[in-house]
Amino acid sequence: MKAVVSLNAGSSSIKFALFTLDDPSVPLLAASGKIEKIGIEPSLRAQSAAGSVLVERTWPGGADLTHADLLKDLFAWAIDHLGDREVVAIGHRVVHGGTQFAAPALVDDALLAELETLCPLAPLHQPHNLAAIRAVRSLRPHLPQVACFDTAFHHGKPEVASRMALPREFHDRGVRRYGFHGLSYEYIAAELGRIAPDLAAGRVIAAHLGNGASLCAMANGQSIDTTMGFTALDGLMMGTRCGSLDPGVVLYLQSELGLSVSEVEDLLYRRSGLLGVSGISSDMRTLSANESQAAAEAIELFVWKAAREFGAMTASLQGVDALVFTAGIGENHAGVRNGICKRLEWLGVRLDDRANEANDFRISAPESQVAVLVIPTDEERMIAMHTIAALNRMAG
Ligand SMILES: Nc1ncnc2c1ncn2[C@@H]1O[C@H](COP(=O)(O)OP(=O)(O)O)[C@@H](O)[C@H]1O
Ligand SMILES: CC(=O)OP(=O)(O)O
Ligand SMILES: [Mg+2]
Repeated sequence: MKAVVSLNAGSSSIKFALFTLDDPSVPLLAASGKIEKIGIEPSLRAQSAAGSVLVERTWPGGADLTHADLLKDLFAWAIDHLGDREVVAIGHRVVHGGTQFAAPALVDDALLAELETLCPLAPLHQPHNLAAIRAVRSLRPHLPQVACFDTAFHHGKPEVASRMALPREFHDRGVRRYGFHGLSYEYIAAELGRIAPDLAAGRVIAAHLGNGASLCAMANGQSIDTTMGFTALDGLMMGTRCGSLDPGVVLYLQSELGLSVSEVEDLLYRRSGLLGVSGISSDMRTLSANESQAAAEAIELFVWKAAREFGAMTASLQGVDALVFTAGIGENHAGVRNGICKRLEWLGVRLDDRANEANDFRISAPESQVAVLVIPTDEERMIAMHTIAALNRMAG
């Protein structure tokens, strides 16, 4: 039976899914899983579509294992468990597509070389995305691979939301606001269109709150504005990333405190955010279970900055009809959703506490002037759909 595999190498996780193609217009999930807590203590869990556990393992003391190391172990396991399924293509989430890629693209040498040049713009992601592509190429050189870009969904946003207040020449050289988490937002826009078409046709702010976090202002399912910019550092506070920051801080760190460029990169991408402010962990679950003042302050700042950016996205949309929470924190953390929504009561947002605690689909109270929803994202399905479409285009 023909199948496609989706690989989604995030900053702290590798998510994967196998879809069978009896009916290629509706890929059927056969199995999925993830390696999470990469860089802390990696663990793997995969399950069949029916929910039975296929594998569960940890790498004790494996904080130093890279995405590439873990992929090697994952492939070794997967090859033994494919059964009669023939993988006809692999789709990858590739975080940065730059100015050039507004749609998924078939991987070849030229594409890989082009994407390599974007690694400095997404150091937590792009090298891992490309490592996954290369790892597959070395195992199966002729297997079609499709790169699906996080930036693509935002390509059509208005010019004013893409421009930075720098001299024009920099914009022309690609220094512009791209936006990320596009596969997630594309999925959310499609799901919302299916479940609540009236809301999808209106003004929606989707909040992808995972290890990386951003908001997307959507009008009629199209990206109008988003909190991430040139890189996935901008906007919200994240697991280890600072989010929006006075650029003067970067100058001061270098000129007065003597940090090198790579030390600044390490500080802003890997040592800031929830981890930096708490001094404890980048993981929201761990922080929520910790009773220290520092953990509480880190969560308070996460909520404060998120609510502030919701205000900005509301202005970009000139009002808002619905908020959608998604990704690890957005789908599961009632306390964070409550904290953000409390700070948005001036917009007429009111939560139904019981529905919020239960992670229900609609968590707003009946009197709320803004619908508040929780929709689990599925970047892997979006990758599979794009991959199948690319195969169909190839077949002509
Ligand atoms: N059940 C849960 N309750 C609270 N937070 C959770 C839960 N599950 C995951 N998270 C948080 O979600 C974040 C990871 O989100 P995820 O979308 O998986 O990240 P990424 O794909 O960017 O690696 C972590 O901070 C984790 O603690
Ligand atoms: C773009 C980005 O931040 O992705 P992730 O949330 O997977 O880290
Ligand atoms: Mg993610």
